[in-house]
Parts: sequence; structure tokens; C-alpha cells
Amino acid sequence: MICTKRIKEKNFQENGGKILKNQRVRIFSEAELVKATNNYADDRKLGEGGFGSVYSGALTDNTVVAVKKSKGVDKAQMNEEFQKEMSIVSQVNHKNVVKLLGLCLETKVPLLVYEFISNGTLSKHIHDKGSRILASWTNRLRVASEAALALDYLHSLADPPVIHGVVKSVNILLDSNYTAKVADFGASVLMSPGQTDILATKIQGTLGYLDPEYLMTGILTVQSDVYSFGVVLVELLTGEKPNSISKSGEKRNVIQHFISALENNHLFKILDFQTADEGEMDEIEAVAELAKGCLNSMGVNRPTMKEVSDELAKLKALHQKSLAQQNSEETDYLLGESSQSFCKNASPPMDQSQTVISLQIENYTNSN
Ligand SMILES: Nc1ncnc2c1ncn2[C@@H]1O[C@H](COP(=O)(O)OP(=O)(O)OP(=O)(O)O)[C@@H](O)[C@H]1O
Repeated sequence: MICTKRIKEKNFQENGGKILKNQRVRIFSEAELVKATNNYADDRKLGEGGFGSVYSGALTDNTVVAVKKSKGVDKAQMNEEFQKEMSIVSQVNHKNVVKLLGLCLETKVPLLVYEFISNGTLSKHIHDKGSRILASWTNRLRVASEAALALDYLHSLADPPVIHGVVKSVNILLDSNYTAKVADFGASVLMSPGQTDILATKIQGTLGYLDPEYLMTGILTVQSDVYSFGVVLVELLTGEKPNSISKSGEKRNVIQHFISALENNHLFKILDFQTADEGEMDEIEAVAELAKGCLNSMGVNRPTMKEVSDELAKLKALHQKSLAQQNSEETDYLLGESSQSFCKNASPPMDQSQTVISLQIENYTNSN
């Protein structure tokens, strides 16, 4: 049975939990989640992370959910990871952050129930050559801008602020409209207002995305997320995995390769998508410069997530404006073309020409 209720202090304390004000999540029974996921059947497995595995499930009201189930090897550690993720994700509310719907407290390590994000990870769409969604610069820029918006929100608007800790393309999911949603708060840290860094008890992260400064000092900062986001931007631009292996089997430093291409004006040789448009090239160059700034070895020299997000939003708005302009120019062109052809064909009756023109406009709109 599903019951919606404010989580009781007692339940949380029994589970080693921290009490959060105004927290509203749904409490699921273990049996309900077993049924929803067909007892965590293999074909329901969406993926596996450090904390455990994620399964898709259908509730009795047909809502599709993603259930995060701990590996359960070290109960104390798993409980800590769970508590952290739970306390962070239940407090954030942003259209570009995956929503926590509820949890189940009957299991040894509680289960987390998330909204189901149907189109997989950004990583899959960048690296799976069969995926067409990122074929256009328009979508790459939009997804980058949406993910940046979520991270800016976590750093400066969430109360309390949050360092995500493991920003990478696997942790950016795409929903049914291909809108980006930032996920996986297992390594995240809640900050006090005004606080921007924390001494980590253990260094967590994925090679290739890890801020070199954090790696050296053990201090995780909001700027560590900015570095990792810079790596995601490079991935979006080049289609290369940050820890990729070349054909000859050597480990490639994708970041160095990217920066040297940018500095030597070879950027367009290493892009992962085709663009013939000069306006787009300017935008791509601006995003590449932004990525370079994020990848500065010193955190203080990197832009803030707000600056990154504002710049991407500005570029996205410019891009949309130029797309709209192109569309109207093409419509004008079609109108011009049709009137010329009518001149050639001994002037058709007025009502017929109007029909042809409107049909052409309609076809144009449909194909776009
Ligand atoms: N809400 C969701 N909807 C759909 N799929 C999801 C959802 N959450 C996670 N997944 C899938 O499950 C996989 C595992 O997610 P999880 O957050 O546990 O770990 P991870 O990000 O892969 O690794 P780690 O936690 O070690 O960084 C994701 O890569 C994604 O494919």
C-alpha cells in the first residue's frame, strides 16, 4: 500500500537518519517495490553505480519509477551514502534535477524511489554513434545549458547549498523530451550558507573528471564541480571520453589534446558533429573557451557555476534568435521563389497562387 505522509522523526532516527524540515516524500512498502520491479529482475536493471543498482518499476497506478537499491555489502557505509543522498535530494527542487519521489524504510538499507528518466544518460547519447539527438549543435548547447542551470542552482540557490561531487556525463540523464536532469547525489555535500569548500574524508570521483586540485589537497570545492563540468563540455564538443584509449592502445589526455587544438586554431578538426554555419562556429568557439576556463588547474581562476550558466544561457538565446532569423529568411526565400515561378507561368488566378504559397509555407513548417 502506498501512503503519503510526512516522514516521522522516529522512523528517521531508527534508521540513523537526520530530520529535515518540511520534507514530504512518499513511503513505499518493500512488497510494493518488489512487485513494481518484478523482484528486481535483471531485465529491469537500468544501471549500476557505487551505491548499488537502479531498477525500473511500474507502480499500481502505472507511474514508472527508478528504484535505487544498495549493494548492501557494508551496511554502515551504505546507510551513510543513503542518508547523504536522501537528505540532499529531498531538499532540492529544480526542473533540471532528478526528483526523489519517496523511499522504503523496511529494508536494511533504505531504498530510494526516483522519477524515471526515460532516455538514458548523456554519456550514452554522446558515445553511442546510433543516437541522433546530439547530431545538432542546437541540442548540445541546450543540454549543456540545462545541466549548468542545475549546478548553478545547487551551488547558489539551493538552501543549504550543495556540491554535487561527481559531475560527469553518466550522471546527466535525459527525459522523454531530452531535457537534461542532473542525478546521483551519493557523493554530494551539503554546505552551510556562504561555505564553498570542505575537507573530504575520502576522495571520490571518476578519473578524467576529477578536479586536480581536489586530488592534491583533498579539499572539495564548488569549483571542483566547475572543473568536472568543463570536462563534460569537452565531451560534448569532441565526442571523446575523458579517459579514452587511442587506437594504438595508449591512454589519451583528451583535455590536453582539446586545449592544444583550441590554442592552435584546430578546434574545428576535433569536433564531433558537423556544422557549416558561421554563427554556430562562433558559439562553439565561445563554449570551447568557456570549457578551457573551467579546466584551469587552479580553482580560483575558474568561472563560477553561475558565470558558466549565464554564459551558456546567453549563447543559447543568441542561437535561438539566429535560428528564428534563418527560418524567416528561408520563408521569405520560398515566398520569393513562388512568386517568381508564377511570373514564369503566365499568371495563375489569384486564389490559386495563394493556395500554392500557403502550401509551401506549410510544408516548410512541417519539415522543420
Ligand atoms: N531516475 C533514473 N531514471 C532512469 N535511470 C536512472 C535513474 N537514476 C539512475 N539511472 C540509471 O542507473 C545508472 C546507475 O545510477 P547511479 O546513480 O547508481 O550510479 P552511477 O552514476 O552510474 O555511478 P556512481 O554512483 O558510482 O557515480 C545510471 O547510470 C542510469 O543509467
